[in-house]
Amino acid sequence: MRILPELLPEPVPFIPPLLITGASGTLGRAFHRICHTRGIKAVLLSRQDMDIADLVSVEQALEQYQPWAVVNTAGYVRVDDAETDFRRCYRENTLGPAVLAAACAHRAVQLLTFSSDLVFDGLKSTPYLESDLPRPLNVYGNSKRLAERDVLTHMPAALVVRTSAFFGPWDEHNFVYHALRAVGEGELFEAADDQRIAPTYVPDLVNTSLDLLLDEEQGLWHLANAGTCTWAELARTATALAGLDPAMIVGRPGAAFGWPAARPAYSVLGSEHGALLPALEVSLQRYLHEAADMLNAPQEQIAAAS
Ligand SMILES: NC(=O)C1=CN([C@@H]2O[C@H](COP(=O)(O)OP(=O)(O)OC[C@H]3O[C@@H](n4cnc5c(N)ncnc54)[C@H](OP(=O)(O)O)[C@@H]3O)[C@@H](O)[C@H]2O)C=CC1
Ligand SMILES: Cc1cn([C@H]2C[C@H](O)[C@@H](COP(=O)(O)OP(=O)(O)O[C@H]3O[C@@H](C)C(=O)[C@@H](O)[C@H]3O)O2)c(=O)[nH]c1=O
Repeated sequence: MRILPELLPEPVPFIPPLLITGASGTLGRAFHRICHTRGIKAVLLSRQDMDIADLVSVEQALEQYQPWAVVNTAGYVRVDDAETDFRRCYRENTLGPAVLAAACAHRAVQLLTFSSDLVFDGLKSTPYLESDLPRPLNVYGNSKRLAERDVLTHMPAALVVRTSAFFGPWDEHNFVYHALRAVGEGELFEAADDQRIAPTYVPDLVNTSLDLLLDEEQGLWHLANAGTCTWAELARTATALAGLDPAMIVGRPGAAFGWPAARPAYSVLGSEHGALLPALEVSLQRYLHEAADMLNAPQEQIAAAS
């Protein structure tokens, strides 16, 4: 039998995806979710799918998926543990991004990777800008500073976003959630009142980072919500907006907590590129709306869902 050419199925064109690392993490999952909402084809990779610190593993994944860009959200975020578990911290935070940068540069694939406000020493009293000199106080901050240097050496066209103090509506791994949860259950919540930060709402960070990537922006960018507060003020504002009693937040000096890693007294991120994220209070309102179900759910239900 002869098949007429017009009856043959049209060949489906290959659309290169965005590769996102950090499948089990807060930021990786948020990127995947928002890419889906925005209609951006994306593949979310776990450590088993691609170990970012292993060049062979990275090369295999790039060959398999042929992405147009890699969004690296993988990393080691346990700031206190990093003081002793430093080999692992440098592997995930410094070696990994450097390996990705070398491989992406070789294949002309765009790269977006994340750094932190903790690269700074906190001696300033006005927002840190991209051109300010990093001088970290702890191992985690140093692993990020070295990553920035190595990534931009291997790949000057990489996009490196410094950000800080996440709060997001899709999991409980953040300070705002813990403060609201404790106060909601009638417990006092202690928070540092001598460390000033610029908190970052994860959906805002993801949307703006994606816009910068699509615009092929390069180099260092600071992204955090507009507005500053101490951790205690953040907890009080969130508590008050949620209709709870802010007097349940007890401010204490950071030193009183006995954390192994030193934190800067001031690590507010500002930007030479202008303020790209909304005001903190606006995003806190959106957080409360978006996370309402999770905040009201019993603890066991949240553990099962996350
Ligand atoms: N959380 C925050 O407040 C802030 C975070 N950042 C930065 O943002 C990024 C994302 O943070 P966040 O989402 O909170 O982190 P999470 O700890 O939630 O997620 C980290 C992810 O990285 C993965 N990972 C670690 N090492 C490797 C590796 N070698 N290969 C592949 N995957 C690996 C982990 O996988 P596994 O489960 O297998 O370990 C996990 O999925 C990090 O770079 C962090 O430093 C910056 C400022 C603030
Ligand atoms: C749990 C808890 C924390 N804190 C303080 C400790 C710390 O300074 C801050 C947040 O605690 P964490 O240990 O979650 O975060 P910490 O490790 O300090 O913060 C950071 O995470 C890394 C990954 C980053 O890159 C930074 O931008 C930053 O947000 O709040 C309190 O004051 N009270 C509390 O009950």
